[in-house]
Amino acid sequence: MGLHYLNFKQLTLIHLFSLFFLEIKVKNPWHRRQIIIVTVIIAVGIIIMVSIGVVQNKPLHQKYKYGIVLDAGSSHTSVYVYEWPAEKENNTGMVQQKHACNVKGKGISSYSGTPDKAGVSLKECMDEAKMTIPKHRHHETPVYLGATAGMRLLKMDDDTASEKVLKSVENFLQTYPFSYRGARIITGQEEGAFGWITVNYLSNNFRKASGTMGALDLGGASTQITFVSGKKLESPDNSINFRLYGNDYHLYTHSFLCYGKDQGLKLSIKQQIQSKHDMTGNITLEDPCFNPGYSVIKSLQSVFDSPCTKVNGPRIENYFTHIGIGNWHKCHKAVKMVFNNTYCHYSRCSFNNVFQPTVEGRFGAFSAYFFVMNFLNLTTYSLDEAKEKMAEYCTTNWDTLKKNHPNVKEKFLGEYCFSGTYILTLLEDGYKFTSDNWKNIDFIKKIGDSEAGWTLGYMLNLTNMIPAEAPDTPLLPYGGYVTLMFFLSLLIFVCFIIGYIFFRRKSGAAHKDII
Ligand SMILES: O=c1[nH]cnc2c1ncn2[C@@H]1O[C@H](COP(=O)(O)OP(=O)(O)O)[C@@H](O)[C@H]1O
Ligand SMILES: [Ca+2]
Repeated sequence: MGLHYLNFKQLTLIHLFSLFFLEIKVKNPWHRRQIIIVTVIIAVGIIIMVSIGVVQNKPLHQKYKYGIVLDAGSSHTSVYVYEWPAEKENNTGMVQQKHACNVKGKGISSYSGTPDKAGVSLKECMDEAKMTIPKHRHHETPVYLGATAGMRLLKMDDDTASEKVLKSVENFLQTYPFSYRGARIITGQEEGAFGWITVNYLSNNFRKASGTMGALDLGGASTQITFVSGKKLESPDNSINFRLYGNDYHLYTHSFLCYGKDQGLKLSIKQQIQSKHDMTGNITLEDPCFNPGYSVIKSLQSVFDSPCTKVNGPRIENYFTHIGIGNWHKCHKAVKMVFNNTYCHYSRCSFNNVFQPTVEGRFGAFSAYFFVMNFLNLTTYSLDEAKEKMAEYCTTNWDTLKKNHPNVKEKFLGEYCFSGTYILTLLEDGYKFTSDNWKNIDFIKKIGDSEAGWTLGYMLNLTNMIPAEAPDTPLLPYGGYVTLMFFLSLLIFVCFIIGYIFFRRKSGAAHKDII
């Protein structure tokens, strides 16, 4: 039908052109020159018309905007610089990480005794951010600092100290030419929800029919699980609703304070010490989660100094010898003890009487999940294979490990047997992942160039870059528009050529007839 119609239209055009040219030729002896002039004028007209159309609709020269978010974690602070094209800030997937910087030293909560030094510790990374962003954009670049579980714990322990630390970083950040937008402790809910927004924004899931993916974040002091659940949520604390790009999302989220991997280790050591020792006299802890040959003298205070492990009574001044015996099965048993599965007041729980529906769909597991699983080469294995590999890793001699990994920080290296076991136990015995749905977990660090974490989602939310309703988009993308214009003008031009050829033949015949 279409082809038939086009042919008919072409023929009609050709017929009209031929009549027009024929008339010129018959009536005017200067026909050849006139035909050429008319053709050239029409061709030039088309070119000018197309050029104006293209130039008029061309997107203006890309201008970029920037934003800075500081992730003040329990173990360290990272500074992220994000960048996005100015005219497209409400489109999904447009904001990208431009630069990241790890602040030297520990997290800001470690400055509780010397709060004045917390701010200036950020200097190197903030100077880098200043260099990364073009000067004329500085004044309009927002800066946010969000502190997570390390500061939540400090606040519980010493409210004044946490306020002083926040004031110190606030005063310091205000010395920069950016637009300072606050430094605060974010809630566990926010940490979980913004991590979920980040991974789904970066994966472009908000505009796809394929659905969203859940977010698993393992920090040092807390851990978060967030996913869309079709089930009725039995506890309001675990429910968050969003309307993004015209779709409603009902999220389940929970943040477990004290269940990040550093606090988890303290819980496990405390549990093991208390089950075998009365805390007086010399303590030797034979820990199955540390490699054979590992032997380090540690202060009891380093274990009991946190609100997660605090015990009533006199200050603990003793030391203990932490010895590794490298036995994965015993380690697994010991780690399970830190998750309380004995009672649940809801229809279903993860652990510690926290409501959680069955996990659904795919999950992105980032932060320490990735660091640990990547180091142990476990990111592509099944749950059972991962357990076997862990058993092998845990029995490896400490000296052999150090020799094989001379560039890995000893603290991390010594803890990987515990950390790997902790992750498998948290996912299986805590969140109730099974051998079947284990493959739905992707251990990820970045999506594209941007790191997975709560910071991007936090900024997108505070700068209103995720609209509730889908923004209107042009019918055709710019590239498609230019291509269409090009082919249409080519078609018109070809019609003229065909018309001309047709006319020449016809007029030749007419000329003969006249003779
Ligand atoms: O290279 C690594 N290997 C193992 N663990 C790492 C590595 N880099 C960072 N981590 C761990 O990742 C975790 C990051 O936690 P973060 O500082 O974000 O705490 P939070 O989110 O609980 O406040 C810490 O436990 C830190 O030790
Ligand atoms: Ca974190």
